[in-house]
Amino acid sequence: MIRFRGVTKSYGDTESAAVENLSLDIARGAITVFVGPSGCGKTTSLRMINRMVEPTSGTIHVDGKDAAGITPSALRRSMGYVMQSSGLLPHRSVLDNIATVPRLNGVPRKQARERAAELLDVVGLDPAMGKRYPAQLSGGQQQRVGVARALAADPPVLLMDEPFSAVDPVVRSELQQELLRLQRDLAKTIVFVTHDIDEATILGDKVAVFAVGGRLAQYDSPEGILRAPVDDFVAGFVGRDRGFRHLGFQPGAGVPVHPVQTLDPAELADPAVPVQGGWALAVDDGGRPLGWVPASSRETVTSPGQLVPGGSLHRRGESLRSALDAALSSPSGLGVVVDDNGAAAGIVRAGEIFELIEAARLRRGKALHGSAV
Ligand SMILES: Nc1ncnc2c1ncn2[C@@H]1O[C@H](COP(=O)(O)OP(=O)(O)OP(=O)(O)O)[C@@H](O)[C@H]1O
Repeated sequence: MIRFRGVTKSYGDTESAAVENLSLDIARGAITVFVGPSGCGKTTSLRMINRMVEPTSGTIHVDGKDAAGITPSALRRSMGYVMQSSGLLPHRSVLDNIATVPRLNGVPRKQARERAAELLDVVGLDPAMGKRYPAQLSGGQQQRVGVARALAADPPVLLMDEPFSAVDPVVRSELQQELLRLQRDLAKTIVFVTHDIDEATILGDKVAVFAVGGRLAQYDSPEGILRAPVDDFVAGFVGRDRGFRHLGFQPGAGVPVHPVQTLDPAELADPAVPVQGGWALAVDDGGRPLGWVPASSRETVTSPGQLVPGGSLHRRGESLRSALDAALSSPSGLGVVVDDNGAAAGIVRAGEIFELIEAARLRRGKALHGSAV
């Protein structure tokens, strides 16, 4: 556990503090995200944890010990640090970059390199990449190496400062999912800085929203922040579609899944096979969705290249947000549900999802106010 109590940081000549009277408990083994607009003190708060920045006043305790009484080098050995630019040393191979801290801690070279190769695998990189130099990797690969390097000494705490902000949205989403997967196995205490509220709610067990002037505006679960922002600043920062994003925390298990007519490649190729409702779903030999065949153009649509492209897919077990998005993004209005193998398992309808959302809202209203509102 990392405990901030009344922590203020002023950088000398500036009038207002970078961080103002911050009190916050960061749980062990969880991901805590610091989020907020530029300049609101997120990085400063993060860096005070490992004494890269010293507080002007207040205390930070790490596992019950005052950080001010622990030498910065000892603190940093117990905390991996990942930053936006991966911070890799350009003239060292990937393996040697990852092995840097263990080598400083006295681990023999061979052993440190072996461990580094294992870590490449842990962060989803081909161990053959170990021989490359950082400039020979993509931005996303460099960030993965940065994470591997931070994990190399197996520190209980990981400090991550906008680690995924320099990569494109697709790679960023992959890295986020990878971090969540890693965390399920590693259960580190992770403090993660971002200015992206979506990233914060995807990754965080708890989210600390900072306001300009280094003030902690709200500290809550992602769901709590989306459902009940404490003030106009947080509501504005969380964004206008927070109602929709909040659905990401509601399980989709109760959504009725209906059967859908599917056409395998042989059936698709045969125009004599009719489309029974308004639409049929073309699937590959493994049952995975390829696109839609409208009844109105059944005669002419006989190959995958002619299909009407489908919407997003709702994997069984995902949230109401994913179910609703599947239905709304589907040209047929039918949201395709897939099983763990990616095979079509049926469809969901937006109207029925709305009914569930409404029922949940009424239940919540009753629980909170004693009557439906
Ligand atoms: N070394 C420094 N010297 C003087 N002022 C600083 C220093 N580092 C940060 N500041 C100021 O402190 C405030 C908080 O900065 P900080 O980097 O912690 O914010 P941030 O929320 O992480 O911002 P960003 O999202 O832009 O990285 C800003 O006004 C910044 O200009």
